Amino acid sequence: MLEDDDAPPELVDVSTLPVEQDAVEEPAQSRVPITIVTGYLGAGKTTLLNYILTEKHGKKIAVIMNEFGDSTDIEKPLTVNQDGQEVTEWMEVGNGCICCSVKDTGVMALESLMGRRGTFDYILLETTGLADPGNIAPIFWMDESLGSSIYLDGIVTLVDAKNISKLLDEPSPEETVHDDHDDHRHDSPTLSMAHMQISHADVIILNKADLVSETELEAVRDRISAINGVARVHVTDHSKTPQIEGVVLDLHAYDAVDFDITKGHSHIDPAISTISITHAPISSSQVPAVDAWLRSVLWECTLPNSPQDKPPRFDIHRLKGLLVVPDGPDKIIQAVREIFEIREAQASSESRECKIVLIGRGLGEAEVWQRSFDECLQASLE
Ligand SMILES: Nc1nc2c(ncn2[C@@H]2O[C@H](COP(=O)(O)OP(=O)(O)OP(=O)(O)O)[C@@H](O)[C@H]2O)c(=O)[nH]1
Ligand SMILES: [Zn+2]
Repeated sequence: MLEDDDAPPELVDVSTLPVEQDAVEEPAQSRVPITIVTGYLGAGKTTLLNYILTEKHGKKIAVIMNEFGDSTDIEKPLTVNQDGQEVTEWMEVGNGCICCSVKDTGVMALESLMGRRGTFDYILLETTGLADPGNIAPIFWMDESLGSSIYLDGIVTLVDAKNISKLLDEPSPEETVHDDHDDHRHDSPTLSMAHMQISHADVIILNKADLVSETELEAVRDRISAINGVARVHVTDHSKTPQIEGVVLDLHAYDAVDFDITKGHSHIDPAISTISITHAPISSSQVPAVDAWLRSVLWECTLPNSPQDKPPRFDIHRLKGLLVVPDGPDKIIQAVREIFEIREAQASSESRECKIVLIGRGLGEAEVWQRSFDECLQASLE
């Protein structure tokens, strides 16, 4: 078939379609979205949550606060907001950081929350200022029962415009480029938590703009885009985003394919950067080659066909991709650390090329990545 954007969609005679069986699985639409709100201590997370809860948006939002406490078994407030009326209940999330607790008690807490479905249609989770969102995000893909009732809508990171530069400049205690791949990597702090929270963000709220000059604000903005070139950045005072839907809620960051990379500034932050690679549309028979390339890069931290003399030592925090596949459904790639998935795109993309964006540490030059990717796809044809 010729590739033609203007070709009319093929008409299907609905009378000949098989009648759909009663789905055993719950339909995707009935899953409840969760937005994770992260950001360093005092960046304005609670201020944002309060702002959202008092604004009109027609949603009933369950809020889970995971304030960092040092006493054992503190109870956590759960607030459901409906028509400006708040009902606060108490919910136990367990002690310690959310990344650990979500895996055990936190999963149970979310499950018990889901037992009261219908009382809310959105979940907002505020992590502690010290939590690494890279540990939280994949839970919603990995935990089957949770994943069938909740989907991750996006990660929103609050940044304190006044303090962020200092936080990013803090020397990392350890200088190895990539450490072991266990699920407690945050225990060996190779990077500042501020880097982690920015690199995993789908949206960055650059808050406390009132405390800095225009020039300082621009410098911070550049720095942030250098670390994460794909996240949308909104500048705010007291976390007051221009709107809520599409900015904080309903981001669809893990099922959408639109991403623009902020150009330039690629070497401002020495620790983490964003690079992107592109490729002409591929055939569906080449998708396994992409899968193999991703496994090598994300699981083995090995770039296929990289220069023998100086293979890059890297660590990828976040990766998104779109594969344009003319002879099959387009594919979306989503990865957080080593967890990744290649999924069918909901709709065929307007894009005419495949694109992969990587955010991580020690990535080096984009050309090396581009070459590696090209060579793997080329080899898959031979
Ligand atoms: N000047 C100024 N102060 C702000 C702004 N946003 C929040 N604050 C203040 O900063 C303090 C911390 O805000 P929170 O919303 O509690 O921050 P947080 O991220 O929830 O903090 P933790 O939960 O302790 O990590 C509060 O006193 C807020 O009133 C802002 O844009 N400008
Ligand atoms: Zn932990």
